[in-house]
Amino acid sequence: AATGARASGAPLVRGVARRLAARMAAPGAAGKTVRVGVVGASGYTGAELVRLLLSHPQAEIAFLSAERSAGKPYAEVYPQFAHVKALPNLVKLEDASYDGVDVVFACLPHAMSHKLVASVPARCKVVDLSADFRLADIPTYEKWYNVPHGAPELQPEAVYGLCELNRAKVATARIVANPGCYPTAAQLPLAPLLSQRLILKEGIIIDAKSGATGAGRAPKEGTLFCEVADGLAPYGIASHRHLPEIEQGLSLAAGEPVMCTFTPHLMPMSRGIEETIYVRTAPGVRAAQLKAALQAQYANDEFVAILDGGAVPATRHVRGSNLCTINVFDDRIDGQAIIISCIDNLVKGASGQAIQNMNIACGLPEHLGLRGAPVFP
Ligand SMILES: NC(=O)C1=CN([C@@H]2O[C@H](COP(=O)(O)OP(=O)(O)OC[C@H]3O[C@@H](n4cnc5c(N)ncnc54)[C@H](OP(=O)(O)O)[C@@H]3O)[C@@H](O)[C@H]2O)C=CC1
Ligand SMILES: CC(=O)N[C@@H](CCC(=O)OP(=O)(O)O)C(=O)O
Repeated sequence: AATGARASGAPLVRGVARRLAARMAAPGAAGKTVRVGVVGASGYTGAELVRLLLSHPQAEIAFLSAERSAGKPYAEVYPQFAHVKALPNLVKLEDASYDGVDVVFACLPHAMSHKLVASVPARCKVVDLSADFRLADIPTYEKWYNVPHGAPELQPEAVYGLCELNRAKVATARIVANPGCYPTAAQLPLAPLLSQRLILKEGIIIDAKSGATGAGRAPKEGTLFCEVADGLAPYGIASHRHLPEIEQGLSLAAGEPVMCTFTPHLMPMSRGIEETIYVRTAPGVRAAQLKAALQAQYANDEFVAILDGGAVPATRHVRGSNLCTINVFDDRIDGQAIIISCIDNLVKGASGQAIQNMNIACGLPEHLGLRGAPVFP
């Protein structure tokens, strides 16, 4: 049959066309391997990227960069990878080669990604895990981060990578601004409810708790054992830098400015974010209707789970996974509802969502490398 088909010429032409199309398609399409570089690989989000990429069937690590840890084998910095023989050693950023690299993950502290992204070859896609490209309005960024924006000319190109709600734009993006952890857990439930006018834009209160990995691996006083263990402390009260990011997303969804109250807390745990969100409902709307709207919104999204019945989202049930679990409850006070939203800050709140964004931007199935179940108990 093959010879007969060849004789007619058609399949041969189709084969050539397929090969040409594959060459022109996004990296990753048609089974091609995506080569990635991780800048800031010695930090917590970098290590989480490496962990997840190891089970990604179409990704290959091209380089891992670091600053203080440059020159070391990766398993010396992170012995949990001692069994993986093929990992490259950590190199200084200036010694990293972009040859053959399709995607760069930027895991640098805030205010350092602008310069990096501007220096990456234009043929590479970038997923930036810092906040440097998340705020579309440059004066807002400069006010909340208290630094000048280092690449204002690139800001209009950046797409906010909240995958489930911005998939179409991520698919064609070169620069993806990976959302913050608290804003991810807040926007996934709130944005659809605001855009459907099921909740009021006034009076939204987000009471959030995070594990200490949210603050990164670089040593600082606030994450010393004695500061975190055996207690719970609010911080950034009415002033946390995630407020403008949350309000940007909620305002876009509502079609009008939304302000909210957001209080993060540091919990004595390594990973996880739990948000208890108080909302005022539109007249006559009960929790069941909010829940039904979220179930419909995320019916085809495997990483957002609206829990059944009265199941309560908890950080221990998302630990190590790319899941966001949500449930909605009626308050005793009429016209109010309580939403609970949980993620792992290092996965859906950072590196998992970053890989999800890479998959979307490279035309790969969105779930690749991300189907690992949470680690519980
Ligand atoms: N941790 C979390 O849960 C989340 C973090 N983020 C954001 O992701 C980014 C990375 O966070 P995280 O991994 O936690 O941070 P870490 O502090 O754990 O890691 C920072 C990384 O940047 C490197 N680095 C620091 N300074 C320089 C420099 N001058 N030149 C080159 N490399 C440098 C560090 O290298 P070395 O240590 O070798 O000096 C390290 O690899 C941050 O912007 C953070 O806000 C986003 C969502 C969640
Ligand atoms: C516990 C803790 O310190 N958390 C960090 C947020 C981490 C995060 O996701 O935010 P970015 O990506 O914007 O850094 C904080 O409050 O600044």
